[in-house]
Amino acid sequence: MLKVLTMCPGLDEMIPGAYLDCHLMVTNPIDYVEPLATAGASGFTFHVEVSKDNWQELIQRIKLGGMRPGVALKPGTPIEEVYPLVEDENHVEMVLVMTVEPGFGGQKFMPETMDKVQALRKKFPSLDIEVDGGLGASTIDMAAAAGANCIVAGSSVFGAADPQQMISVLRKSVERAQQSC
Ligand SMILES: O=C(CO)[C@@H](O)[C@H](O)COP(=O)(O)O
Repeated sequence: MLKVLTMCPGLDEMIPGAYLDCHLMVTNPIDYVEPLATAGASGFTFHVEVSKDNWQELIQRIKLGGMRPGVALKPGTPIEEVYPLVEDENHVEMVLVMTVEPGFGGQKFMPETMDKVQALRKKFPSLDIEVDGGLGASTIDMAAAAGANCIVAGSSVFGAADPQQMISVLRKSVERAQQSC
């Protein structure tokens, strides 16, 4: 059980122009919509597994808070569970396919999650599809080829001798994959 919560009001002013992509691995995401809007979050991503009964209200509140709604799913959750949230009139704007079990950085990328990215890309050609967990030089091509276009990378960037160069490797892989479709 994780119990780590940090809110930093005014973060958007401290890093002007940065897109603050907030992924909430919490049981009651609705409780954090207002605090994150106040803190200056740009995107608010909640988990489908805990939002089966209130995702429509959540999306509405996130948008009213001036943030971009996204939905995340764990490795064991079927991709079909997010389809209604992408197809709804008031829909999410990003799907985050977790490529490790949510919890901690430094875990091993799960290649079997790529089937979900592929299915999503085939069904929604212009959707933002994010992947998170174990992304680095040896795994990025798999994710990019499957159709991911937003990459969350922790260890590979922060552990690199040259973080900027690692970001460039990740970015170029996604650009190459996009050009070849
Ligand atoms: O926090 C999580 C998963 O909950 C991590 O997936 C990080 O978001 C990325 O870390 P690396 O896997 O890149 O070290």
